[in-house]
Amino acid sequence: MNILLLGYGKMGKTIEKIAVERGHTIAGRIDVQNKSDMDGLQAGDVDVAIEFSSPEAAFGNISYCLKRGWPVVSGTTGWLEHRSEVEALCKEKGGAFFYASNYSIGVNIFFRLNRLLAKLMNGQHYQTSMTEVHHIHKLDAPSGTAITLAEGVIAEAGNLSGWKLEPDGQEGFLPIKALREGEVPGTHIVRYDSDVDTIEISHIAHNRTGFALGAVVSAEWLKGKSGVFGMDDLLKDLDQ
Ligand SMILES: NC(=O)C1=CN([C@@H]2O[C@H](COP(=O)(O)OP(=O)(O)OC[C@H]3O[C@@H](n4cnc5c(N)ncnc54)[C@H](OP(=O)(O)O)[C@@H]3O)[C@@H](O)[C@H]2O)C=CC1
Ligand SMILES: O=C(O)C1=N[C@H](C(=O)O)C[C@H](O)C1
Repeated sequence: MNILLLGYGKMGKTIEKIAVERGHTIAGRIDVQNKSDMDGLQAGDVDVAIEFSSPEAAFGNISYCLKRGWPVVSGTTGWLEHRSEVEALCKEKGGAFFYASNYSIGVNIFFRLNRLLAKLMNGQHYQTSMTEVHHIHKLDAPSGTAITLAEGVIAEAGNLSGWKLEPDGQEGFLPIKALREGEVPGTHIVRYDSDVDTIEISHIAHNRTGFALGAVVSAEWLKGKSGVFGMDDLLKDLDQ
């Protein structure tokens, strides 16, 4: 496939390495400086765009791809207030859009474990809290992954009205602590505390390879499809 890399930072470069190893070619590497290069690409030059840019840029980038008729896989976090607009545009154009807050298979297993544990803990006397740790360059907080985990807990818990980023805690809301330390690729912890014990589950990424491989596999899977998709759609197919 010809893959357009929209965003050529830490993730764009890791995705390029894996895409080339899997036999794909790179149709373009776009960052802030050379955005206008996209206008010079013809429809047939791009089989799929993989978009890992910034919270401010994602909505414009994804919309541009859908208008050009390019299927797009996005992993950018911190822009989801525009998600319904993107999904509507995708449907209007008959295009293809794939989104995940986290493309690693390990994290997607962790999402399922998180929901299962939250279900078991429903009605038990524990205080639930979450912590995410990322590198100091990260622009958004809490992480997209932490928001997905929080949504999973809230859906199963029954007694939580939403989540709040610490220190703005509020009774009845799941507190999320976002720490920024060195070059940490991504750590997520969900914790249940009582007077007598603590139950904790965590996912610790050792590098960005899992995220990047998941994005490339998603791009391969998306080719030839139209609609709005996420990791559950991909994993359902892979499980069979
Ligand atoms: N879903 C997932 O599995 C994962 C998601 N992410 C998310 O992906 C995003 C990118 O992460 P990361 O690669 O670490 O970030 P980086 O800051 O390393 O890279 C971002 C890249 O996007 C470019 N960019 C910024 N604005 C635009 C624009 N308007 N058009 C095109 N390119 C632009 C930057 O260009 P320049 O350098 O010129 O500023 C840079 O090359 C983040 O939102 C992060 O949270 C990260 C890992 C996994
Ligand atoms: O910015 C990052 O680095 C990461 N962002 C994603 C997120 O916000 O959840 C995924 C991963 O944790 C790395």
